[in-house]
Amino acid sequence: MLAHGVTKSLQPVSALCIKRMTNGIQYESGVFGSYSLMDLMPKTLEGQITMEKTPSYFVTREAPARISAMSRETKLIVVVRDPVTRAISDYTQTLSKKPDIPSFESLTFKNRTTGLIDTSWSAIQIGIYAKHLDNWLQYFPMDQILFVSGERLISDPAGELGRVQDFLGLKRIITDKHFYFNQTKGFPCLKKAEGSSKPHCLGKTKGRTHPNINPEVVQRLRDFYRPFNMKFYQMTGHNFGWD
Ligand SMILES: Nc1ncnc2c1ncn2[C@@H]1O[C@H](COP(=O)(O)OS(=O)(=O)O)[C@@H](OP(=O)(O)O)[C@H]1O
Repeated sequence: MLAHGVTKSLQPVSALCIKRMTNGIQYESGVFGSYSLMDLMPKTLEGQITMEKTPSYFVTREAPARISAMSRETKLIVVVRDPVTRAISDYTQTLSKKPDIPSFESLTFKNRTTGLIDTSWSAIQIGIYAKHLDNWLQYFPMDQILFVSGERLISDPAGELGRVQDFLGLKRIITDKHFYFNQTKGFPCLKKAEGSSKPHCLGKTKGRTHPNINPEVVQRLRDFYRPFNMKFYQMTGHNFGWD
C-alpha cells in the first residue's frame, strides 16, 4: 500500500508496544510506562491512512472493544484462508522453530479413537472464523470489515488488492502490472520493490512447504470446520469456496 504514498506504517517500537497491548489497552511496563493505543499511533495528516498489522487481533477477545474505544471509524481488514490449510500452515511455522513438537495428527485430537478434535489447540481454534467474527460484530458493523481471501491473494493478487483499495477509498493504482508469477518461489511477487527497480518476493518464512498430513485427519478437520465455514459465509455474504 506504500505505492499510494498516502499510507503510513507504525514505527517498529510502537508496533511492538501495540502488539503487546493485546493483553491490556493500558499497556504497562517499567520501560515504556502506560499508554493507550491512540498514544502509540503516529500523527496522521489529512490524506494519510495509518495502518497497523497484528494478526492476533482477530482472535483476541478484548481487541474489538479496545479498538472501538480508540476509534469507532476504524476499518478492519482480515486475511482468511481455508482453516484446514491455515492450521497446517500454523503447525509448519511452529515446527520450523521447535522441531521436537508432537505430530500434527496427535495435536489435532483430544481422543484419536473417538475423533474428538482439540478445539483448545490454537492452530484449530483460530480457524473458527464465525466465532471470532461474532465478537467483532458486537462493536463494528459488517461494512467496516473487509475479509480478503488468502487463496485469491495468491491466484489473483491484483484483484484482491483492488478490493482492498476500494474498501479504503483509494484509487486502484495497484494492478496486474505490478505482479509477476515467480516459478521458483511458486507465488506472485512484485516486479519492483518499493524504492527499488528490482523484483521482490516475500521472504523464506512465507510459502513454506507443508508436511504431508494423513488424509483421514484432513477429512475429519474438513467435516469439523464445515458448519463454521457455512456460518461465516452467511455472516460475510461471501462464499470463500473452502468446501
Ligand atoms: N505472494 C506470496 N508469497 C508468499 N506467500 C504468500 C503470498 N501470498 C500469500 N502467501 C501466503 O502467506 C502465508 C504466510 O502468511 P502469514 O499469514 O503466516 O503471515 S503473517 O506472518 O501472519 O503476517 C503463506 O503461508 P504458508 O504457505 O503456509 O507459508 C503463503 O501461503
